[in-house]
Amino acid sequence: MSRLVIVSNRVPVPDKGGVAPAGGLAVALKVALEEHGGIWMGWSGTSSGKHEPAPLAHLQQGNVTYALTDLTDTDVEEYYHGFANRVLWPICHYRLDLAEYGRKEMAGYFRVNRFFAHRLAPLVKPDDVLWVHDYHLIPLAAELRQMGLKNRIGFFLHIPWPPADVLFTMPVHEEIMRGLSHYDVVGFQTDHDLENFASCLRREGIGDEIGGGRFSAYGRVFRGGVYAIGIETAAFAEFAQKASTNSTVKKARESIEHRSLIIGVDRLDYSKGITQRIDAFERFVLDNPAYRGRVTYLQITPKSRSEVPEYEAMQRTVAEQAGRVNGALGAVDWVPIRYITRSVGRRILAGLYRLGKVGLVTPLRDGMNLVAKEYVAAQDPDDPGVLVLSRFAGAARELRGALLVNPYDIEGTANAMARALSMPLEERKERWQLMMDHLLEHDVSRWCRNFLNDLTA
Ligand SMILES: O=P(O)(O)OC[C@H]1O[C@H](O[C@H]2O[C@H](CO)[C@@H](O)[C@H](O)[C@H]2O)[C@H](O)[C@@H](O)[C@@H]1O
Ligand SMILES: O=c1ccn([C@@H]2O[C@H](COP(=O)(O)OP(=O)(O)O)[C@@H](O)[C@H]2O)c(=O)[nH]1
Repeated sequence: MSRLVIVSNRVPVPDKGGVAPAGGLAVALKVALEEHGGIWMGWSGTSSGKHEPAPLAHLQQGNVTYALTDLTDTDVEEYYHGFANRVLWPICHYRLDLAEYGRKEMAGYFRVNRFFAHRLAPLVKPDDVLWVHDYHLIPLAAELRQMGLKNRIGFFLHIPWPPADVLFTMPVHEEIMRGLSHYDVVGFQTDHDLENFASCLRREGIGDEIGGGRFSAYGRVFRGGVYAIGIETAAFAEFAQKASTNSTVKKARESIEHRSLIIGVDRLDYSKGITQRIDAFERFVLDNPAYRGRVTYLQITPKSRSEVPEYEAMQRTVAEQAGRVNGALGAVDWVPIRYITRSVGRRILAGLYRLGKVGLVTPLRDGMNLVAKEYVAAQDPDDPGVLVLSRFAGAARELRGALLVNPYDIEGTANAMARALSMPLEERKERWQLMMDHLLEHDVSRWCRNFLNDLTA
């Protein structure tokens, strides 16, 4: 294959020691990049204030070049906090009520995409293959095409694609769909997302499937496919096994004592269903008094997108709720919920997942949810925990051994917690094996290969 050029809003920039931060996506794409040689371009995460951003910063790691650009304060506000995270994110997560439309933000989104295109184009050679990631950069291919680029360009959406009636509430939905038609391959996490996308094209009379996984729309033909993202399953399982000697994991194990651990790990995001989950945990304890003092619920929730008002408000809501439940249920020798808003390193996380008798992953809507897959990969094969998983996470389409729940149904989720904690070993092993076999086969390298094969076919 020719040289690979990856573009994403966030770039896992290698640290000073030259090691890219761990993370399934980063690892898989880095391997693909190293195999073919290439460029990873994106936002540096830094603002240049009011000034025009300095030229791209280049960071060379073997045959991979990281090309990073700053954005101005206005760009960050309008493109990232504004249109990407206050319009596209809520709409794609079915939250019409939270979408905040503003002409300024919409214009900023398209302007920053044009800016990315202008910075990227001079780096691209005619036979390079481009792979663009996620909702921040949908119009990028259209901008590059306008500049005359004829390269193969693929797009992968990490978040859900909503049904037509939801998408069409967005004033610029037409431009967004037109933007996607400029790619050669458009990839989604699940068959539901692809179906929704196809029905959006049909409903507007814009286009349709023409067979062989191809779509015709706006006078262009492109492939639309399902590529469920995986994790580095084998490596993650090994981290988890080795983590038992890690001092933080040891301390956690000792502090839990004789109690069963329920674990939840999510960015602080309204899509993750954290408030409903705490309600369900409270319901579970009230309905199952035998578990009072015998269970600890650890919720690790790093703050995220704090400049966006809905996220800032949520920080307060969840902290208050966890405090209220602890106050109401706790005892002098028992704190039911341990709530942490700092980010935890992946190796420690692997060890903590393994301590969890129950992994609670109950988003209201989620593109995939890698935490669900990591929880399974981290389990002890001889004594695996049980995954309680929202049916509205992309991962639910694959992880058939999980206890599937509707996160809006508080009692149902509470019942699933009770069932998970009392599940016999044989059933736990059976369910776990089913999921682990799937995850080992469908890991992140396979995801990467499948997408790139279709893009270069
Ligand atoms: O970059 P941030 O604004 O800090 O947000 C973090 C990432 O969140 C989203 O992750 C999604 O991708 C995961 C991997 O495919 C998937 O499992 C999950 O369901 C999605 O929510 C977002 O899509 C990324 O672009 C962000 O970088
Ligand atoms: O304290 C934390 C919390 C989360 N994660 C990682 O963040 C990712 C979250 O991905 P997911 O797909 O579950 O959700 P997203 O945040 O991308 O919407 C997973 O790989 C987690 O291991 C982490 O490294 N430290």
